[in-house]
Amino acid sequence: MSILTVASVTKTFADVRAVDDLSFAVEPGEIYGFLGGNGAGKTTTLRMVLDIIRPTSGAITVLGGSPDRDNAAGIGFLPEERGLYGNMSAIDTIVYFGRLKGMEAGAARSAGLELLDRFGLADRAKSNISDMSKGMAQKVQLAASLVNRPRLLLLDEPFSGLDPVNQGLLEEEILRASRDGAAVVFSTHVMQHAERLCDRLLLLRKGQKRFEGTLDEARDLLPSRIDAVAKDTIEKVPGLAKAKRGKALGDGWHEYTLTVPPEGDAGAVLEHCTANSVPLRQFAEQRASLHEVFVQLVGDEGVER
Ligand SMILES: Nc1ncnc2c1ncn2[C@@H]1O[C@H](COP(=O)(O)OP(=O)(O)OP(=O)(O)O)[C@@H](O)[C@H]1O
Repeated sequence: MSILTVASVTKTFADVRAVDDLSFAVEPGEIYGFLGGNGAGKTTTLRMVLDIIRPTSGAITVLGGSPDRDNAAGIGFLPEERGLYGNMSAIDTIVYFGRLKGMEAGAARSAGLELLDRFGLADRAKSNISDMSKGMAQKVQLAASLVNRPRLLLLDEPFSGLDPVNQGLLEEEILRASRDGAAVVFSTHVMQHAERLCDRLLLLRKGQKRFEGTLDEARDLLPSRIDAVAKDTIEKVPGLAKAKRGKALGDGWHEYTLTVPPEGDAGAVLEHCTANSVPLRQFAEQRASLHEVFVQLVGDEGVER
């Protein structure tokens, strides 16, 4: 059974269609990337899953039921707008969130201390949030979203504001939650995290789904490039959309940039060259990056590599 199902959901605010007939489902253990430029509808979708706002039409199923307080115990959420009570300590904050999710105080406290330890904040458990750096406070908030070992973990732009070391730590936590069987949905503008982590991706533009699938499927949407060193016989090899000759290297050898169309296969091009003794000194396939796919499908507004 899917942990989260969004079926033909639309949300309009006055004349803005923030989410437009969106459907997708997320399975246990899956890491699902929510990608889209500014205003694409990512936060609005997450808020509907959390029952903070209601869809204008369509249906959402969370942990087998409709989104409401009853399934709060199974959900962890890291909002985009981070906010904690400054005069509460780190551990009290985490216990507070655990209690909101229906945990016993003692269980929340020991889970919270374990998380703080894992996040390198064991000695700051009693520090007030207001005395912590922004990154530290963000880790406390992450701990608060994980304290109840959620079956559905929703993270809205979780990497923003974290330094590279803590971004690595967050990646580990996402992988750990998925290994434990949780479905993890996170939104991001940063393609590298999505490339490294996601089992599947959803690309949104103006509230509409532009693509859903694996990273490989996303890359297959664009032509791939082959950097080769070959003689001019390469130009006649079948399966190439283009063969652009570059620098001459002597004795008839040239650098080439070869383009294989999206439906093509660089492996088949190489096999043809080998079977037909087409002279080749170098053959390196460069597949389209997720960044290139993203720019092609949704434009380059608000996207980072
Ligand atoms: N409460 C609201 N009232 C009116 N319009 C809203 C409201 N919430 C969101 N919108 C509009 O809905 C659209 C989608 O916004 P949303 O915050 O979901 O995008 P997003 O993909 O999360 O963007 P970002 O990456 O910038 O956070 C935007 O045009 C936004 O202005």
